[in-house]
Amino acid sequence: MSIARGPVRVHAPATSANLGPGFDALGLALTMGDLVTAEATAGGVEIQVSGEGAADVPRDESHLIVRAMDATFDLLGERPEGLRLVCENTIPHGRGLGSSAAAISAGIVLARALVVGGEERLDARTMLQLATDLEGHPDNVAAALLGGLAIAWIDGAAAESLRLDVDVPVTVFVPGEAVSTEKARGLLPDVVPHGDAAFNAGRAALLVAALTAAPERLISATEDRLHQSFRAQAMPDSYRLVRQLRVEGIPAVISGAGPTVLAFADGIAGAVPEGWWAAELGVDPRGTRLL
Ligand SMILES: Nc1ncnc2c1ncn2[C@@H]1O[C@H](COP(=O)(O)OP(=O)(O)O)[C@@H](O)[C@H]1O
Ligand SMILES: N[C@@H](CCOP(=O)(O)O)C(=O)O
Repeated sequence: MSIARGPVRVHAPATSANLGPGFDALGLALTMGDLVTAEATAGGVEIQVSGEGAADVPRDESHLIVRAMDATFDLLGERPEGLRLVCENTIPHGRGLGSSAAAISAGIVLARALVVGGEERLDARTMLQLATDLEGHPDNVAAALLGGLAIAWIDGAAAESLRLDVDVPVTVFVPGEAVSTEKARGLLPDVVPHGDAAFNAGRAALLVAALTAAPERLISATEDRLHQSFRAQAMPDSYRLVRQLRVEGIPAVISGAGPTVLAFADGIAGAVPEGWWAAELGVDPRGTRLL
């Protein structure tokens, strides 16, 4: 085995996890994404970043894409002396649109492409495991890696996923302020009532049917009792917008750990609150891909 010099370049999509009732279990890849180019060098780590996060992300080995690449090189037993990365970011950070999942997926796919023979040795399942170990939950990374709608679960310690094709209009309403996923996860209770768990089990099953075959069920299918209300205190305006849209009959949820609001509808982006931005998106069917 050896290292290819590159450059290699990937597109990694934004994702929306949970989709209401599918906490840590459902993820949808979206038609917005980051471009990352990587090249093997003679030594050191050099990182250029433009767009989202450019003012904040580190430029050393602690950069999330470099961490994901390092973990992948470890697994493959081969690594370049040095690395040059060019990151063109459009996914906003800490908004619930899977920026960290995209960074991790991009890093894994780039590192696999730089190791000669890496593509034969690192299959989709191993990449999902690696990505889940880094992200901490499988829903966004499954969708980011494979595209489409991901149903993801943990079997023992093993991350698993099933990919489905869906075609549904999506509008995202993105607030100016970030809320980290770590903080939003810290607001969740350790234990929930049996009735609430049963409520979500039925809605999550219905949501898969609604997204694939019965869109008229989306309003019931996007109800949730496991995470959104607990997180409302950290994102009251987002929670209010979700309720307002739902009263109008529009299936709306908190995207991922928030604070972005996702609605399964188009033609509503004009209703954006002041200081927020909105975008009409579709579903990315391809996932993280080499260009
Ligand atoms: N493209 C990227 N490059 C480097 N670090 C990133 C990138 N995307 C995300 N991160 C890291 O992940 C953090 C955001 O992750 P998280 O709180 O899970 O929010 P999100 O919902 O956007 O995934 C950022 O603050 C940054 O530390
Ligand atoms: N299931 C996770 C999803 C987090 O998604 P992100 O896009 O906010 O990182 C959760 O709800 O914590």
